[in-house]
Amino acid sequence: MKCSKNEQQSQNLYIDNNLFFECADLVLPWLSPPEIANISFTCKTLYRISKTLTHRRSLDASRSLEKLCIPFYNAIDAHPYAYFRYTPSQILNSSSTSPQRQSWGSIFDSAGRPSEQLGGHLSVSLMDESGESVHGCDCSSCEEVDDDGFGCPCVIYCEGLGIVSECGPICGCGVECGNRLTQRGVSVKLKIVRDRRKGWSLFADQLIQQGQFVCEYAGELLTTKEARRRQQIYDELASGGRFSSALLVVREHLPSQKACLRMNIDATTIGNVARFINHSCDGGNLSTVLVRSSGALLPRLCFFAAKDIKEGEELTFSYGEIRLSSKGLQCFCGTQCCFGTLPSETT
Ligand SMILES: C[S@@+](CC[C@H](N)C(=O)[O-])C[C@H]1O[C@@H](n2cnc3c(N)ncnc32)[C@H](O)[C@@H]1O
Repeated sequence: MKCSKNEQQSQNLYIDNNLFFECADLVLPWLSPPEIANISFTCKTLYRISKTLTHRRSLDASRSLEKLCIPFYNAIDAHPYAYFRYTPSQILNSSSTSPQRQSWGSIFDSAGRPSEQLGGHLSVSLMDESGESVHGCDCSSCEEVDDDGFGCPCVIYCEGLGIVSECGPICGCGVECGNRLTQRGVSVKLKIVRDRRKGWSLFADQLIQQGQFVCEYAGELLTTKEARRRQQIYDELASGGRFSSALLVVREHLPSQKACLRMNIDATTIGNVARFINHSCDGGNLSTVLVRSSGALLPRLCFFAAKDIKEGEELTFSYGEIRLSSKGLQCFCGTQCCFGTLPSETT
């Protein structure tokens, strides 16, 4: 059957339009909010696609990298979401050559490169004294406990701290192993709500029971030199207002109280949902635990519920010791014991 010239033209237009939509759908998710705003002015179609994309970003901060969506709610101003690149687990300092962009479902591997598969752990090859490779557990089921009360050797449980060690990259068990609780990402419902004074804040969107795992503090692992360099920049930006950094220094102490491990985790531009947890002078409702996985190079900082947390309650923890410094930002935690100033880390 022959088409008329008009029919042919409208068919071509239809194909072009479809192609246009498909391309826009592929390209736009890689753009930053200012770039999207610019593009949306060019034509009605791009305006519509940009609006849909903005809405999609506001529905899930994790960009589909967590099992549950983590939506943004803002009744305060015109920002529908906070823009940052999402990583479900810690990654090495991404150098300036690393991509500054991220689309839906694309993640960074443990070395900060974009990857299609989950990055997981920065692992090491362990040797015993005779130079033999050390393997992790080889349990048929890591949750089973034998008659003497012994179970998987990877599990170390500390009174008051909960699980501090899990199966890891050198173990025979798979990712579904029950002793990898903190490695599977966020498994409780959370939401991110804009507060007039504290900025974005993380809230429970369901009842979270005392001891339940909430999330890891994921971000870029920095050398101390790099952490100091960035902190200086962040402090300057914060003094101008309207800037929130999320660089956390974690110190693990020996019983002698001398620091033996220091980790600098920066979630400011690449991080996960934990970057929205605000400070509370009373210690908040989350406790932090350094969780080790067999064969993993470094522990991971994990948040557990320190008490039962109600649906709709803000999740908070203490950022550290309060030092009275002129640099300190004003604290709005609203607790009775509020010191008035946020703890400022001397990186
Ligand atoms: C890790 S971020 C937390 C998320 C942050 N509110 C945001 O909008 O991205 C840390 C920053 O949040 C703000 N913040 C955290 N706790 C606060 C508090 N109790 N009072 C005032 N501001 C707070 C400060 O700007 C701080 O530098």
